[in-house]
Amino acid sequence: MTDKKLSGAGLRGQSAGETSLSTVGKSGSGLTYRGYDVKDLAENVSFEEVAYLILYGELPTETQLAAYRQKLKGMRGLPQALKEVLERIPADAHPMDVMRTGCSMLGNLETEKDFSEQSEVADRLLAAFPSIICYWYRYSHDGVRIDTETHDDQIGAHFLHLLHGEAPSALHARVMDVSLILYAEHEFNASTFTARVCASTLSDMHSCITGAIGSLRGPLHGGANEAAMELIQDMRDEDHAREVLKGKLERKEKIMGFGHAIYRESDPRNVIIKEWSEKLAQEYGDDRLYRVSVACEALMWEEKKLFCNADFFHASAYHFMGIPTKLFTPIFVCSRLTGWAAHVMEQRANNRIIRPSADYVGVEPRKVTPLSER
Ligand SMILES: CC(=O)SCCNC(=O)CCNC(=O)[C@H](O)C(C)(C)COP(=O)(O)OP(=O)(O)OC[C@H]1O[C@@H](n2cnc3c(N)ncnc32)[C@H](O)[C@@H]1OP(=O)(O)O
Ligand SMILES: O=C([O-])CC(=O)C(=O)O
Repeated sequence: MTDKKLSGAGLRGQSAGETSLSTVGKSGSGLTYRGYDVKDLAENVSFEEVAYLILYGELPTETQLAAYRQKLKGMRGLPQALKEVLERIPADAHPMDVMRTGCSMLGNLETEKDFSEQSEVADRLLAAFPSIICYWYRYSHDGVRIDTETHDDQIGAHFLHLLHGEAPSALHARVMDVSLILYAEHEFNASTFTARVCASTLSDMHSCITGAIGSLRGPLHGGANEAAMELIQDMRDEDHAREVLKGKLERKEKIMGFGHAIYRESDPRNVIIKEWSEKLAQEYGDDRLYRVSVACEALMWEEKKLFCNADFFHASAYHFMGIPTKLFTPIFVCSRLTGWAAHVMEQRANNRIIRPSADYVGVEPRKVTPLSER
């Protein structure tokens, strides 16, 4: 492990509370959800099992999983008032703004009246988020009012079905499932911390999640998968990729999809999504985006010892599945909702309002000069 000073700006290296939900970089590069390695989960279970694990504490039994899937399937419909709001949002709006508004509007229509309703609210959001983004997208871009209820058992397949108007292939359904697993939870990252700060005031679940969506939107966090796609899409080949990146590094520009606030050597999610991106590239029949991504990865390590985070190979993987770039970060929302909601519940269970102090660096105490003399 490279030795790096973690203290200082951005609260880096400081513990801001306890969690039993996940560990990030504990053994240098690992990621666990409630004790399970993310690699083990991505290989052996479905996203609905991971959501259940994160929200309810344990992996479900077969009966519990069947009941949970049935329950979520029954919660995919959207209220008419929400559909009307979504229909009024223009096609050139940022889809993360659509998610934020959709979540907030649902909070008006299905308000969490008591914390005893928190699990129901979380499940409802989990079921409704793909419907919200796809309803808006298909209406604003194709002029179609879609039926948001499909028979797909899995949320990832359901999302692709709503987006493309047909059930996805087994490969695409599997990759979406893995992707949702990889994005589900990540300790005290910026958006989760936003949710916890909001929860610490004893606010409602929709407010916590709406705030978290706003934090995830930025290119230094979830927005990096879209920014990574914009970076690679015009790279003609490996040589061109290296040339583009070298230029950016010389100009001291940030390369989106690289680096991490906690991991120092690698992001354990990268190797998993990278493998799936390679499989998708073969199926797609044009592996340019995969090859330039591999070239970027090598050059960034060579030049800066910076590694791909979870977002980088997600860009090519999503693209190979026909997902428009601007919908990349909303997919992250559909998954991370599980982590956010579980953190809200954990905060509520042992709450004290989050209110740190600041070191004052402003002017010395002084007297007000009357307005006429200023
Ligand atoms: C799912 C996720 O949210 S993963 C993160 C997604 N975000 C991105 O991909 C955006 C690009 N990456 C970054 O901006 C950063 O790496 C962050 C925001 C993720 C982490 O930020 P920090 O914790 O401040 O990074 P860190 O302290 O490791 O940075 C060390 C140095 O590497 C540089 N660096 C870090 N990441 C990058 C990058 N992607 N491109 C170029 N230089 C970088 C920093 O500028 C810093 O240089 P300096 O010391 O000369 O100022
Ligand atoms: O932990 C972080 O800072 C960012 C991240 O990778 C995530 O939220 O998945």
